[in-house]
Amino acid sequence: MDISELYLKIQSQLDQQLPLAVYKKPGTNEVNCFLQNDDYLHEVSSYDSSGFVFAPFSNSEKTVIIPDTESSFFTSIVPFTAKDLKYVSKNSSDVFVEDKERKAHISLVNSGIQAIENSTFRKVVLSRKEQIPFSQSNALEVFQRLVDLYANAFVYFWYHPKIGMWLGATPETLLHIDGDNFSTMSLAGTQPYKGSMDVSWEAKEIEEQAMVTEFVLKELADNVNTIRRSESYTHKAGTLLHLKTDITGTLKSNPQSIKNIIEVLHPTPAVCGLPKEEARSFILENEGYDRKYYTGFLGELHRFNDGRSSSSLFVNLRCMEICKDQALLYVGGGITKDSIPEKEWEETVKKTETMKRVL
Ligand SMILES: C=C(O[C@@H]1C=C(C(=O)O)C=C[C@H]1O)C(=O)O
Repeated sequence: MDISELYLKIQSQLDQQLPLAVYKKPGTNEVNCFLQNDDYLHEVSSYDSSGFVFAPFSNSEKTVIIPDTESSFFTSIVPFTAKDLKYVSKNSSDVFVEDKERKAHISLVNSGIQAIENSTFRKVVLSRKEQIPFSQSNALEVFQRLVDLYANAFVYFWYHPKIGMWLGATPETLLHIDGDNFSTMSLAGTQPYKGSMDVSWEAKEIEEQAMVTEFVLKELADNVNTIRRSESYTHKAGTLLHLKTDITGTLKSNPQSIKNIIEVLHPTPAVCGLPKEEARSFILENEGYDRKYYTGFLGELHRFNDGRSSSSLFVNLRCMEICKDQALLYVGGGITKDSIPEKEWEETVKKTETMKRVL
């Protein structure tokens, strides 16, 4: 199907207020979409169906699926634009953000550092949300701009009339499964891209990323036959750089394993902390707002008749919730004993740029 025809179908789905998930996987130029036939809210618990899953950070919200049996699936090719985002020398101080938000985030980071010093946990990912005036009717255009700008990201537009509207361009894979083969990644540590990939990383970033790798390797051990990890390397995500390690292997053959693996991995210390439960409690008690689907996960789930699965799930980062007349941008960063609160604030401001560029 022609891409303009696909966008017309999506617009008509939106006009009828029916659920949809439109997405482009990293490094491809294929836009896929599920358009649900009615507005029923399908929840997932066992991951034994097929469709597009949208899951929250914590169980305060519902895990929703647009089932393939209840929807039409379309795909189309967009021309490769190969736009490489140039370094824009914009100081974060140029971006207007309320001083109140800055103070609140710095105070949150300070309490995170304090809890680490008291040995409550080793790492916690602390976040905030920022409001930008925006008209919901422009959401599909924003998706098209995200597709144009972020070739290496998982770019998506998700809508359910009973839940809301979300858009994002995430650099982070939660889990790919194809039969017995799986892959995931450990992604953490952030610095602005200034035109070169040849950068050095400080001990704080090396340590916080190593914690994620260590967690993934340890937690997956019981579910895998083999597991391998790459060296960590610098990965570009829009105007930011992260440290990344690829983790691949084979799963033990067990039809239930996708559920086990999701439960083991989500939320990883890349978006929650280490140890997981202590960090999660701190986040829920201290962040002072509901993350909803930010730092949850989303993507395709295919379950075959023989119980085997193939799925591509991504962590919901660099995302925003679209309300009637505003966009809510969600951003955070990993806190360790070496964090400097002012720098952590700046990092969240830089992360908002991924979205601000397309609004
Ligand atoms: C939490 C976010 O990103 C995560 C945290 C990172 C960090 O602490 O450096 C880097 C990449 C992501 O794993 C976010 O983008 O909101």
